[in-house]
Amino acid sequence: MSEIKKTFLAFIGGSGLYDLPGIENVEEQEIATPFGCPSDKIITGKIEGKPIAFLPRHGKGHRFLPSEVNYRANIYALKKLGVTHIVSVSAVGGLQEKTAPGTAVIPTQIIDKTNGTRQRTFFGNGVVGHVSFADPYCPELQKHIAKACEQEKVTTHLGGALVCIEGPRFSSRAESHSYRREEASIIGMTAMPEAILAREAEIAYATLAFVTDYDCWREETEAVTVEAVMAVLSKNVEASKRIAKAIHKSLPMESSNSIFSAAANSIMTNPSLIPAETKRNLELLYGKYWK
Ligand SMILES: CSC[C@H]1O[C@H](OP(=O)(O)O)[C@H](O)[C@@H]1O
Ligand SMILES: Nc1ncnc2[nH]cnc12
Repeated sequence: MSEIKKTFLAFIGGSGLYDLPGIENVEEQEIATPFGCPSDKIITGKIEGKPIAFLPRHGKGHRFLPSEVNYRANIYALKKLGVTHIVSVSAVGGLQEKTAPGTAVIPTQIIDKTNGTRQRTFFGNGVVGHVSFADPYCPELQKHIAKACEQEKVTTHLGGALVCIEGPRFSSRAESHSYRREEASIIGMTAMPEAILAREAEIAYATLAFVTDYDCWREETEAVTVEAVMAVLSKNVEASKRIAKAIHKSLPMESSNSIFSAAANSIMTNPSLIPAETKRNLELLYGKYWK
């Protein structure tokens, strides 16, 4: 049986989602991490007595490219605040007819096509660890997201794979068709390494993706542009704000979740051989495993 924790839900806002209205007792927290600075100050507060946090992934004013976001600092900072669950909100392209602009998708799988230059693990520097990632998202949290989408009457698809590209450019037509042959449902630029870092940090994580375009595979539709994305984005963002509140309301005050011990037994290095600085940097995440 996994540990019972007080639920603390955070939202990571994607393109267009730079704040969450309705939070009481708002504080702006500047959190230092061993991995550098998060994308912005983290907003914390309460809604109906339950804690909530919000971090805009690209920073306020959209300053960081998908490849420049400091995913490690973002996840570490949320962990430091005591966050137990993260809902990541993302603008994505639709790769199937049914994942049409304006619909929401709660993906259950990830295909990582990023080029390997993003900092994608908390391990390294003398500590070797491997966590399971067969199911990248928390099914429990996904149920709450699906329920909230239904409540807000947004057409939603639960399931399918999100292909994450490096960007910042959009895909070529050949690439877009190849992702369709791989049976991906949606395409974005930020799912990785955010999802794996959340798992390494033992935080339950799921994505609420909102489709803004059909990328460039669909003959009847113009290839995606920022202009086309922006035209759909504001409506999607309004819906995601309502859904965020409904998810927060639906989560119980306390949670137990196998993801809270996802890194147990994943560290292969003999604790006595882990360099002191690495141990210090990772104490928050893994100190409990090398006591
Ligand atoms: C102009 S859309 C491209 C941009 O939007 C998505 O970001 P996020 O996942 O943070 O909403 C996509 O991944 C790209 O970064
Ligand atoms: N077509 C697309 N490709 C990658 N990321 C996106 N975000 C929104 N639309 C996208």
